[in-house]
Amino acid sequence: MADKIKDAKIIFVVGGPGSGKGTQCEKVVAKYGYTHLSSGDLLRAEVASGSERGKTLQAIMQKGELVPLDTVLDMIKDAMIAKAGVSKGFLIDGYPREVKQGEEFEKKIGAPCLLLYIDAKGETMVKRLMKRGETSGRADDNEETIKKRLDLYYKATEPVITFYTSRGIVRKIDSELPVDEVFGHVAKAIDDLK
Ligand SMILES: Nc1nc2c(ncn2[C@@H]2O[C@H](COP(=O)(O)OP(=O)(O)OP(=O)(O)O)[C@@H](O)[C@H]2O)c(=O)[nH]1
Ligand SMILES: O=c1ccn([C@@H]2O[C@H](COP(=O)(O)OP(=O)(O)O)[C@@H](O)[C@H]2O)c(=O)[nH]1
Ligand SMILES: [Mg+2]
Repeated sequence: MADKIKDAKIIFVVGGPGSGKGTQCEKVVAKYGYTHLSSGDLLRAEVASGSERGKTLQAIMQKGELVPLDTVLDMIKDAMIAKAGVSKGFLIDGYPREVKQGEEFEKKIGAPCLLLYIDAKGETMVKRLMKRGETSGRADDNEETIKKRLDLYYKATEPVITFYTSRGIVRKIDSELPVDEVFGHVAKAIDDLK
């Protein structure tokens, strides 16, 4: 499996809850045809399936806590295998959430060539998520859980950015700008890979 995806680019997309990761990934898919894998979406699909495992996951996500590392990694790995050989690039959205997750991913799958750090202010993220919560139907888009997700982001996920910065693959993207301007910077970072 590691063989088959060897030539595909792996891009981690990291940023706080509501920073705009999913929004930017959709635009990358449209322009570059990369495969978009959102760890949160994969988990929500498992919840929606109604499986026993999904019930356990739902309880964790509703509290804004982190699902065990192996569960998420297995899901990402399966989704990547399904596309191995046909995808020239993978956007791994919302992952890694903590340094250990990144290390395990590299052991089992491969190394990222780029980390897109989608950066918005805390108050901006809260505002966007409260707005999204009006229509998203996401059980975690409520004030209490948003606060927990944000706290956990600063505590567990920001160190991920420091870790990969020392490797020289981080591109920080200001996502306070309008969506299309943000995408201009995202596209530049991807074009610079070639
Ligand atoms: N003004 C503005 N709004 C944005 C931008 N990017 C995303 N949004 C809005 O912010 C909300 C959250 O965006 P998402 O792309 O879902 O954010 P995310 O980072 O994937 O969030 P999680 O799935 O919660 O991690 C959405 O309702 C978007 O419409 C942006 O660049 N500017
Ligand atoms: O690698 C992951 C990705 C997501 N989650 C869980 O899924 C939720 C939603 O994640 P998503 O990336 O969709 O949204 P965010 O929290 O970034 O707004 C998180 O709060 C976590 O409970 C997790 O545990 N591990
Ligand atoms: Mg998202």
